[in-house]
Amino acid sequence: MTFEGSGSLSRFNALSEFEAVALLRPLVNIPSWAKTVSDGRPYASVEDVLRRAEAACENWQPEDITQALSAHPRIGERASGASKEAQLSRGEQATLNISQQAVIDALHDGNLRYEQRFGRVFLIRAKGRSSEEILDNLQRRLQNSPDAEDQETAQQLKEITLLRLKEIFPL
Ligand SMILES: NC(=O)NC1=NC(=O)NC1=O
Repeated sequence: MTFEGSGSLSRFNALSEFEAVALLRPLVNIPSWAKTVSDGRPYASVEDVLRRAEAACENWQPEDITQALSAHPRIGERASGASKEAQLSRGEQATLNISQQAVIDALHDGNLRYEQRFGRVFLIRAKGRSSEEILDNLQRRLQNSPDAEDQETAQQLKEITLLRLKEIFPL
């Protein structure tokens, strides 16, 4: 559900807590984040929603990130299933248009190497990035220390989440 036009904020403010959390939960699989954003209502502006949402990302703990990653398919591999998260992932990755089999193979191999090294899926904000750029980031991040990679992963999850939120509230 997205809210078109100026009435979007008032309709969001008017939702029950249950409805607001249900709208926010598919954006990132961290329940406390959806609750924090819902609890901030009524908002005076969409900017206020985004500011609160961004601040709520700063509270994410490593276990939150691990839980959230379970909702993200490997980059370059089509998200299966009918869930809202899968639908969002498909949309974000649709722009990848990875036609070259070589890139698909390189992403697949890089994902596996990344998972062996860091023990979790490689997460990157796909929107606005070419598959080559994603591959470059994957190769670079494979050299990161665990701490540096934890920080980059959290930042990418935040970018994905806030992009998804903006899609609910066309600015
Ligand atoms: N493993 C991933 O990076 N997944 C994703 N990146 C996005 O931008 N959407 C995803 O589902």
